[in-house]
Amino acid sequence: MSKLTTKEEYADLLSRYDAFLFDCDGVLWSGDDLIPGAKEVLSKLRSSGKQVVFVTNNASKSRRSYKGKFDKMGIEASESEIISSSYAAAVYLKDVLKMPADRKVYVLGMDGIEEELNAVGIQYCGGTDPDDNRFLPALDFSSLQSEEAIDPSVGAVLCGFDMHMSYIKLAKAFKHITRPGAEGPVEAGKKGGGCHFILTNDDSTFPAKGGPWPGAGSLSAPLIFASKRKPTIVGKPHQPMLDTIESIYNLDKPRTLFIGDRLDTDIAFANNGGIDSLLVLTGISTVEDCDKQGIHPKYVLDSIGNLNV
Ligand SMILES: O=C(O)[C@H](O)[C@H](O)COP(=O)(O)O
Ligand SMILES: [Mg+2]
Repeated sequence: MSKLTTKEEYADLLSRYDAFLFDCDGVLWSGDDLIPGAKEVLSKLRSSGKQVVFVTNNASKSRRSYKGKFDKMGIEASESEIISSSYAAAVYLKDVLKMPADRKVYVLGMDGIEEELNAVGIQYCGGTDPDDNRFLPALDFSSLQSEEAIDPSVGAVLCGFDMHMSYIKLAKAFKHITRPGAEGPVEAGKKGGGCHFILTNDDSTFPAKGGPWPGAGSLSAPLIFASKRKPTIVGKPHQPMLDTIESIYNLDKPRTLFIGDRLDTDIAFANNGGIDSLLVLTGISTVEDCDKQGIHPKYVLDSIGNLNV
């Protein structure tokens, strides 16, 4: 692990790689505050003919709405260069799990997940539905007894970052993934039985202004604790996210660099995937965390803004 500190080291790094995979939160921005120099480095990479891909565990937005954020930040990005965990989860349900067209996904999350499920033609319920985001009278479970409330056509629960977590959503998701036969196959033309349990990502905290804040992993924890089920996790550092990227981009791994702010997602993802990694110190992890967590990047840098050489 080497800390990069000189202009020569920065220039050498940029010449070593042809593809730069960027994490977003904590690397390009913190919430809606751009990291100083990030925009300039990205345009410099592009003008030098480098490939740029954005890989974010943030499931709060779809790729389309992420493109809107990039545009607002003045950063060039095409929708196809943005691989969000909401997109990767929708692709996983569609192409890997082959979700039957007549089965629904129950969503613990926001419109980013809903938009990506829509984009691949998968039906969903829950999520931002006002009926699932209301207060329940204390210990009154009467509205959760019907098939309208706990829809047996649900064949998967998908949990991601959700700033409107509610007991109703937790209770409905819990019922879906613990019903009789829930760990069995999800079949077309049937109701009940198998129900997949998937997380977009399991980041414990979220790097934004005034942060850290509870992240997606802290929002799915109550469901895992209550159900005792082990979910499939799509986002970094887990394999489905790498599979999604590799299905789109033919990466020359020795010439690819992953840049992230979090050891247990970004750097672990790169290390698992056989890709060199660069930890920036503008987000969640610190240099001291590397030994504490036993996760070591190839390089450490204060900020991607340093690469403005
Ligand atoms: O809690 C979350 O969802 C994550 O902290 C957030 O999405 C991280 O996004 P990333 O750093 O992967 O862009
Ligand atoms: Mg990050």
